[in-house]
Amino acid sequence: MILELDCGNSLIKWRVVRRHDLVTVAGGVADSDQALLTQLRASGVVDIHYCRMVSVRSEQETDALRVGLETAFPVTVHIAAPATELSGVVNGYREYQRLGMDRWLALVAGHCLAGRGCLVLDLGTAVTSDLVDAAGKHLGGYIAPGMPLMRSQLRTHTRRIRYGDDAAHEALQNLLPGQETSEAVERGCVLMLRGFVREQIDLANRLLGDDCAVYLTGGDAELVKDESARAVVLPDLVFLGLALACPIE
Ligand SMILES: Nc1ncnc2c1ncn2[C@@H]1O[C@H](COP(=O)(O)OP(=O)(O)O)[C@@H](O)[C@H]1O
Ligand SMILES: CC(C)(COP(=O)(O)O)[C@@H](O)C(=O)NCCC(=O)O
Ligand SMILES: [K+]
Repeated sequence: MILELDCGNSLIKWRVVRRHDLVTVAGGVADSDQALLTQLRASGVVDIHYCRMVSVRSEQETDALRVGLETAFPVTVHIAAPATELSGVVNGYREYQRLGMDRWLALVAGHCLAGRGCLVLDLGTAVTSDLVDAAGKHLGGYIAPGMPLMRSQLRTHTRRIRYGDDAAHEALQNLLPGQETSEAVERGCVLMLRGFVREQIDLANRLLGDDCAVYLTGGDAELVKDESARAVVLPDLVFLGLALACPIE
């Protein structure tokens, strides 16, 4: 079995895949290292032979998680490292090490899947957009606040925007003009995301041609998928890139 981990700024996504056919046998989403270890133990998965991880957290946090995993399971954790080139895709950052590793893995996987130009949008804590041309040249991308950041900024920097998680969830049944604070904020933020996605697709059409692939990933991808009939939601895109970056030796 292979244990794969994607540590974002909000959540740790994990899954266990079979070594011979990469079929997923267990998986989950954890909001802390401790919750992750508890979930892994509860999953009952044994015989983990290989572990690979991507993290956008600080070196200290990433290392603490690596140690936690290596203490709990008899494995070495392989951590995806920045690169100038991977699977025929060339990193477009002036300083390649500064490109977020989750972005890098998702855009490499996107290009491999598409076999042509592609736009990769990752909607998590931040929303990121990356453009790759047909030849595998990463043109660069954009970073904007995602739902969790927009929401918390509005809550922390105003006096009267206050509502709970249940109200937030209820508010997204539709996107009509909000008639209470939770609806107004939640729907407003989703419309911001959708506008961003539309802009990115327009830009990708101009820079990559309108036959380019459009891939959506990240926890909030479903909120924007109706923006384009061409957009494909691929929840596992970062994991696909992780397998390319850290193949089993
Ligand atoms: N099972 C889930 N548990 C918690 N949050 C989820 C889940 N599925 C989707 N989400 C949403 O995903 C977002 C976080 O996305 P994610 O891609 O995990 O972010 P990051 O990579 O920055 O940690 C949150 O806004 C949350 O609303
Ligand atoms: C942009 C990000 C914060 C996105 O993180 P996420 O929303 O997936 O948690 C992350 O990819 C990151 O820290 N990037 C480094 C800066 C950059 O890519 O330029
Ligand atoms: K993201």
